[in-house]
Amino acid sequence: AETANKLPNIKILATGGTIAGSAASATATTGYKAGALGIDVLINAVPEVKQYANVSGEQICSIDSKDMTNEIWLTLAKRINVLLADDSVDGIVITHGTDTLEETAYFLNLTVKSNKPVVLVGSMRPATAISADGPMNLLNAVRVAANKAAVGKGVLVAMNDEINGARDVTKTNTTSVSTFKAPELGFLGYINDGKPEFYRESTRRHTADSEFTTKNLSQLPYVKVIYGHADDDGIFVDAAVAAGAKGIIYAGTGNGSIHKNAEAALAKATAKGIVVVRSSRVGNGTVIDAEQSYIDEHFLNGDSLSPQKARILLSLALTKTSNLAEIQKMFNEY
Ligand SMILES: NC(=O)C[C@H](N)C(=O)O
Repeated sequence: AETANKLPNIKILATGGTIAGSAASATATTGYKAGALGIDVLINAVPEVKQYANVSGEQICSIDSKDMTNEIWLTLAKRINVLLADDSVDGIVITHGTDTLEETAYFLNLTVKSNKPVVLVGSMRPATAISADGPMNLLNAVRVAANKAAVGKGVLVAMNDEINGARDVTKTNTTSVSTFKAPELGFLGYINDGKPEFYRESTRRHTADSEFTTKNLSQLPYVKVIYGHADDDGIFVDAAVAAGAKGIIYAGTGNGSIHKNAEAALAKATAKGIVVVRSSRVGNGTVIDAEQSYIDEHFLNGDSLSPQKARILLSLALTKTSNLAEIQKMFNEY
């Protein structure tokens, strides 16, 4: 972008979260209001960002990310695609609550049509806390978004001095500042004393190489996640079918293993044309073919995606096709 100072132009899109959270006291780290502070307050708290980029803010919403919706994702993806199609925008930073940050990151990883950096950032302590982690995280996210090395890496998460890829990152601790990790596949790089350094990248398809688009979408197909457990009676499967689900992710107990009661209910669902994907509640490893009955009942394998990310991929897959072989191929590629 042509600007007098030659710094990259970075847009900061704010959605709320603890990074914009305000508590009654400086020692409070819970019981605060997430998303209370506007984007200008956050940017003004870190004037150092101006050494790395020309930044401007835009408020998309002001929510606790536990309340994230498909509708906000569609708004966000469409806005990002408009912004990144403009030569005067070099990268995007999104401030976001941490509870669903990994889901928004993966949704955008599949729907942003650009190689330019898109970096999500949040915090675990509210902005009003002693040792708030938000300001340094925001500065580092701008440093990553402004860095050429972040181009083409897919949507990134920059928190706690580490850079993670959208597909594999997950929140691993309910309260610690060191919560975002990719436990087995690993993070992509460090932010070493303010300098982003990449060591790895994902081999899976994303952003400019993704076939999914939000262009003419006003809503996403209805897909539910059902969590497997001992003594499952399958009633949530029946409830999802009755509610009109087009797809079901079953978070199975091991290698996508399903309680026989839930399996019987899911077999009835696939017979009605509902797409069932076996995922796992284990948190690591891939889901691969196990029982012959799962193959016979036309259940698909969720690869190494967490149930909450499998929901996103299946929703987007269903915007393109209901062919089971094609959907399985998507789970193998994204
Ligand atoms: N640390 C956080 O941001 C948690 C908050 N509940 C949110 O996701 O918005």
